[in-house]
Amino acid sequence: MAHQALPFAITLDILKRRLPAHLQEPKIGIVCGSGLSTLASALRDVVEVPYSELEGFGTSTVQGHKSSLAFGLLGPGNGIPVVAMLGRFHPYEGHKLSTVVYPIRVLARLGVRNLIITNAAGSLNPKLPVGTIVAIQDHVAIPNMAGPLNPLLGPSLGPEYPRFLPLSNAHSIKLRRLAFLAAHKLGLADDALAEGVYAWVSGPTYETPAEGRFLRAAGADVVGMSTIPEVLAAREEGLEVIVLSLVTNFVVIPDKYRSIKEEVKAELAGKPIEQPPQQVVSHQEVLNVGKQKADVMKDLVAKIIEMIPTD
Ligand SMILES: O=P(O)(O)O[C@H]1O[C@H](CO)[C@@H](O)[C@H]1O
Ligand code: HPA
Repeated sequence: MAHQALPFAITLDILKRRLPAHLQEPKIGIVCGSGLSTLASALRDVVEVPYSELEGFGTSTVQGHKSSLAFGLLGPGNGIPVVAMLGRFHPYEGHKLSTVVYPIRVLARLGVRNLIITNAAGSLNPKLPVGTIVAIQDHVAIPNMAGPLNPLLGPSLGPEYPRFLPLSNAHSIKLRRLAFLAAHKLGLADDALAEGVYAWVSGPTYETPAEGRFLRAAGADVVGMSTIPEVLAAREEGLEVIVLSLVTNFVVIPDKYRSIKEEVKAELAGKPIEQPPQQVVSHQEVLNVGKQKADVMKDLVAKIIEMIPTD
């Protein structure tokens, strides 16, 4: 889909007809990661619009991702209008990058100015155990660096869009400050919300131990297969962005490789070495942790939203 062909007018018109007036101009957006669609249960007056009704949207095919936009209100009083993406698109599903980021561009056109992106991620850092939420301070986009997988490739959307987007300020300090203040207000333990660097890989394979070691050496703390295309499009649209990664598993990086050569030699010498079980990651494990921690993530996201100044 070339930029010029993006059907914004049609999508926005459908939404306008589907939504009551008080939900038509959300100022804050949420992207729900794997197993985290229940974040939308913090909203009231909810209207869900399935992606299948929305021109330009794909369908999320990944277990743990719904395929709809949820519009609703959050917080005291009249509430703040919010839109949540229940389900995202990953390039590994076969979606074009322009489709992956299309919902973000639609959110921007609805009036969203602050975007809270969540995801499930594997930990590369022993100090970030399963269950930790990580406020992402920076990222390494391996597919951008290694090949043409940047969603901003191609003709510019218009003269108001910068051709060369700076990313040294990609992850909003303002929103990260609010996240830590929100965690404090909620009484979360100090280690419940940490800081770290996200590595974006294309997936859908999980990392080999050597790849995990490589990413760790490159300065990454967590790794996942999403989010960064959304961050880039959101920044190009001028949004403030915070990424919250839920650590759902450790990337398997043994201190040293098991030597099969030594094991066979020991076996032949009549002194078999005990063979440790081989560890592997599974999406089910990822979803289970998402389910266990969904409430903490929901409370944190809701508190951050309540603290974002309304203008
Ligand atoms: O990043 P989200 O969409 O939360 O999902 C993460 O979980 C899936 C792998 O288990 C991958 O899609 C990875 O990116
Ligand atoms: N690697 C990549 N993506 C992920 C992982 C992982 O270990 N866990 C959840 N998403």
